[in-house]
Amino acid sequence: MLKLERGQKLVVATHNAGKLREFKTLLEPFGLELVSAGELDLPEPEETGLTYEENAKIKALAATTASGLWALSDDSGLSVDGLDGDPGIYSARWAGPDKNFDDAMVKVHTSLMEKGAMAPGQRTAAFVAVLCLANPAGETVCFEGRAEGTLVWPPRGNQGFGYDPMFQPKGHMRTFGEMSEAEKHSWSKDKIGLSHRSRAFSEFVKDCCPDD
Ligand SMILES: O=P(O)(O)OP(=O)(O)OP(=O)(O)OC[C@H]1O[C@@H](n2cnc3c(O)ncnc32)[C@H](O)[C@@H]1O
Ligand SMILES: [Mg+2]
Repeated sequence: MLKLERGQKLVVATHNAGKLREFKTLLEPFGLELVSAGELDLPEPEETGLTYEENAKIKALAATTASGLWALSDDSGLSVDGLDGDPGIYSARWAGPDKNFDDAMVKVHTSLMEKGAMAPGQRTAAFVAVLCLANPAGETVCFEGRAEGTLVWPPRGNQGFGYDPMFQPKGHMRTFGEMSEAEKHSWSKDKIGLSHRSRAFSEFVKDCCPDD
């Protein structure tokens, strides 16, 4: 098992500002020195994998190879039941190369309408995140987290990032876009979190983070 040490320098292997912000919050209590792939100007690898885990490994290994530091990556996405699991691993590029997340959310909504999936029960979805920790020797370990929920339309809230404004987690009346980061994670060492990322993070912490 790969284990980080207190004070160790770790690359957060993402070029997504929203994820980076969340990782900084989640990792803060563990006394690690964090640097992002963007700050180190690391190249963004091509995500050629066919699963979240394959892509998470590609990103973590690319960052550790380019920097010589341990790296933590995240591959994630939104899997919509009424769209047979799409956009899934293609969530970042689903709407097209020059499109933003407003366009991507519209595409999810219109695709569901075309399929006639309008009732709340037909609009179930899950966010999935796979984290991968890699060391410079090329060893890797991955952790998966899922958050179940329903898609709402129109989108609500301007917090979070990506598809957050259209995702209402199960058992809640507000979307991730209407929640603060702390609520979206609802994470503590003794309690399972709410978001996919914080749920994967719990497993990562148990196995890989320094005890405090
Ligand atoms: O690969 P990196 O550099 O980490 O950044 P990315 O944005 O390309 O990330 P992914 O390849 O993992 O694609 C996942 C997409 O799913 C979206 N997504 C993932 N987690 C999310 C979350 O917590 N809230 C909203 N959208 C999320 C996100 O915006 C991404 O565009
Ligand atoms: Mg990506």
